[in-house]
Amino acid sequence: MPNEEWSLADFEIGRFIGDGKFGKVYLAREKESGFVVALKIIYKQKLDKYRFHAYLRREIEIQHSLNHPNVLRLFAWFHDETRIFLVLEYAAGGELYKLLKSLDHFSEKRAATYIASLAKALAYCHDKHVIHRDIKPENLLLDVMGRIKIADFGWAVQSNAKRQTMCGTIDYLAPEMVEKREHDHAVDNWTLGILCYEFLYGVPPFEADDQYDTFRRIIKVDLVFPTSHYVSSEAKDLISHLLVKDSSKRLSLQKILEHPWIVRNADPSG
Ligand SMILES: COc1ccc(C(=O)Nc2ccccc2)cc1NC(=O)CCSCc1cnc2[nH]ccc2c1
Repeated sequence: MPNEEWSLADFEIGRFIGDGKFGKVYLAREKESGFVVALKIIYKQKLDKYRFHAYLRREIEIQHSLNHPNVLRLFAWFHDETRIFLVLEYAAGGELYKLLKSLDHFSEKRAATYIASLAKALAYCHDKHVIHRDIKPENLLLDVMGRIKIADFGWAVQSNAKRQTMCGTIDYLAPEMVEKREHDHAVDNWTLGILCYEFLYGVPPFEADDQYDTFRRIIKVDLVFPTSHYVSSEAKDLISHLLVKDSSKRLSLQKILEHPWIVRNADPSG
């Protein structure tokens, strides 16, 4: 009877590649095929509150059904008496925000390609009634071809001091979130606007010295385009149609993909 279940014995564990709140992530190679994956090890006693088990089970079911080139894959999972193992796709290009920091800002072609890929990935997830994809730069990875992947670090990942604003940053929150009003997946459209601005300028649009100033700038939609370097008016037009306070007036994912700046600049191969 072929063994359906994976186990730790099927993998050679490689170097440590990341830290999560519930456990660590290692490079791993499946022995039979030589296929390289990211193996996330979650300690059961860390999921002490029962509901995390239910939450993780539901999330695994959802993730298992997702199969899109710009969404990091969850291939399989298994457990032993003390740990749960998630067999995840390995994105060999690493973390997007490290690339953004090293380049200071992205070209319009690179930024438009990432935004188009994210819009397609979000449209796919919304079709499958999956929302709350946390699409801030920390959750975005690149594969070996440079394609962007929503890595969805699952539950509140422990953010180490990779970015001074990273832990608990509110830069990406839409006004309805910051004002604690009800929200739907139009928040993702707002976040795409934040990301598009940050890709082109290297910093998020409402960044301020302290959180309260950021909060005020978000609810006021205090959008200013720096003149430090050239950015096309089409790019600014797209951003201005996403960073709109009334969530019903934000450009839809479909309209983003039809926007002239995207059509002219995004690489169709993603
Ligand atoms: C689909 O993805 C996930 C699905 C579920 C969970 C999760 O932990 N769920 C959870 C846990 C406990 C309680 C409830 C829910 C996490 C992820 N995804 C990641 O953790 C991404 C980084 S690990 C992979 C990876 C790949 N490729 C890389 N290249 C460089 C670094 C790197 C890192």
